[in-house]
Amino acid sequence: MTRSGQEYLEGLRDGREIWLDGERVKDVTAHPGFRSTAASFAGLYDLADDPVHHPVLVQGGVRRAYAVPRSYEDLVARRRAFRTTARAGFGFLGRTPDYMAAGAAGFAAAPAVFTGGTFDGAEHALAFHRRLTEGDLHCAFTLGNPPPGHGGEDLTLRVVAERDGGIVVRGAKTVGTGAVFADEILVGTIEPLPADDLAHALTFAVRLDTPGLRLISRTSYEERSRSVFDHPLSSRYDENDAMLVCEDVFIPWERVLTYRDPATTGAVWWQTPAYLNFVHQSATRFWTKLEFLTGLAILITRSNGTESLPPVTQAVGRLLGMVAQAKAFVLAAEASYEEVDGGRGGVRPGQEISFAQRIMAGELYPRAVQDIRLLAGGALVQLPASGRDLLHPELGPLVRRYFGTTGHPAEDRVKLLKLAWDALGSEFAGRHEQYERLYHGAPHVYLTMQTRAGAADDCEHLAQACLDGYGLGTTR
Ligand SMILES: Cc1cc2nc3c(=O)[nH]c(=O)nc-3n(C[C@H](O)[C@H](O)[C@H](O)COP(=O)(O)OP(=O)(O)OC[C@H]3O[C@@H](n4cnc5c(N)ncnc54)[C@H](O)[C@@H]3O)c2cc1C
Repeated sequence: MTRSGQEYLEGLRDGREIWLDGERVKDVTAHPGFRSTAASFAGLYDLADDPVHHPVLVQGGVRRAYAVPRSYEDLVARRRAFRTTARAGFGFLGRTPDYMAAGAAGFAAAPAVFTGGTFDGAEHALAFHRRLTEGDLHCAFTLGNPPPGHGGEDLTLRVVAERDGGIVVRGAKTVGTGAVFADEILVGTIEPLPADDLAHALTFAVRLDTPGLRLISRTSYEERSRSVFDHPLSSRYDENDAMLVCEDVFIPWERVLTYRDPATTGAVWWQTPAYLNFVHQSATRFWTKLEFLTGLAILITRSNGTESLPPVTQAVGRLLGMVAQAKAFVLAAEASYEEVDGGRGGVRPGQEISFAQRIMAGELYPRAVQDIRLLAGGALVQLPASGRDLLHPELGPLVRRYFGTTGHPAEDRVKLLKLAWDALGSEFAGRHEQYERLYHGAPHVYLTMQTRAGAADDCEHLAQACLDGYGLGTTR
């Protein structure tokens, strides 16, 4: 069963403890810092009832993103579902429900990975996937750790006690993108842990209304936005990032997926297809976002009257080349699919290409933003303070006269440039650049990983073959 947007919103009204700007938020669906974005997430749920999107998003009564792909065709079908969702937020909603849906499907494809030496979480991992699928739930995740606190205090979430029926955890995890809009959070650790670090080595899924669990939200760009006209993206697609703080939170055993086992806690990301499934969703969204930004660039150059200048057409050509690169990574990861667990766990997108996508996207995004800002020029900032200027009886006619260009009335042009500034230059835009560069992990981590996932041996052998083909005495 898929949920409606209304059912999803009702689920968020569960008494969860969210803090924003010195205030405890009573209801994320009504608070000015969150309500429009909550409505955007609800809109994603409603897409499943749209007769055009239903066959793309839903299969056998459940959302396709939760399904374990069994073939190349399944991967393609899942990507089409990801695309539909990504387009609804123009690529600016990164943590849509399909993200963790695909991750959970990765767990379900290889549950044996959860069977560690001291704890067997295989059934719990399968139950987690079942619960998300059957409830059509939205699950965020926090895998990062805060730096040590004052005097080196360990602030990272850890187990502090075992009780009848479960464990008690205390500490913080970062960065909970979309967590305030989720039904559950999956808490784990993706970076390698020392073999003797048992307290931090755990993975569990927790409901947002669990006593003692708090989310401390960053600034809400939605709340700061003036109107949809002035801030069309940040007013509606501010997915939020929050720190998860748990003060003696009880987690029942059935929600614990790994426990006091550093090797298994890391393995669930790398030895199941969970992480590669994440990349499949995010690479599809990235491609969509670049399409959107490139579309903006084309419209801006037309509105500025620069579209036929050779350097401008070449710059647009470079952007279109970036879109094609982003698309190529998705298609190539699908085409290089690999079997999971000898085919028993279906298939996953190819690892080498998926890992490389993280390098490409992190480097391409800031370049694309910079190129489009240059194309837009000063027009991007030389804008009336708000749409109210256009509506003012005295000022409106002046603004309409001085801010329009041939074929581009002031209202259309201001609207376009305000959208562009929100996407490329606002605080919301700055957060997006940080997101695209880091949400996959820090460069020193994924670049090192590529040395193992990449074709290092093939590259080396080819160079060596050339060297082996001649010597001091070789004449041709
Ligand atoms: C907008 C945004 C949203 C995010 N959403 C999520 C989310 O929903 N869930 C989640 O789990 N995580 C999320 N992340 C976290 C993300 O995965 C981490 O930011 C990333 O893994 C880097 O970890 P860190 O922030 O702890 O950086 P740090 O480890 O503190 O590193 C910061 C920088 O220091 C340098 N550095 C640190 N250590 C080394 C080293 N050993 N060698 C070389 N250089 C080093 C690098 O320049 C690195 O970029 C998000 C991040 C951002 C920015």
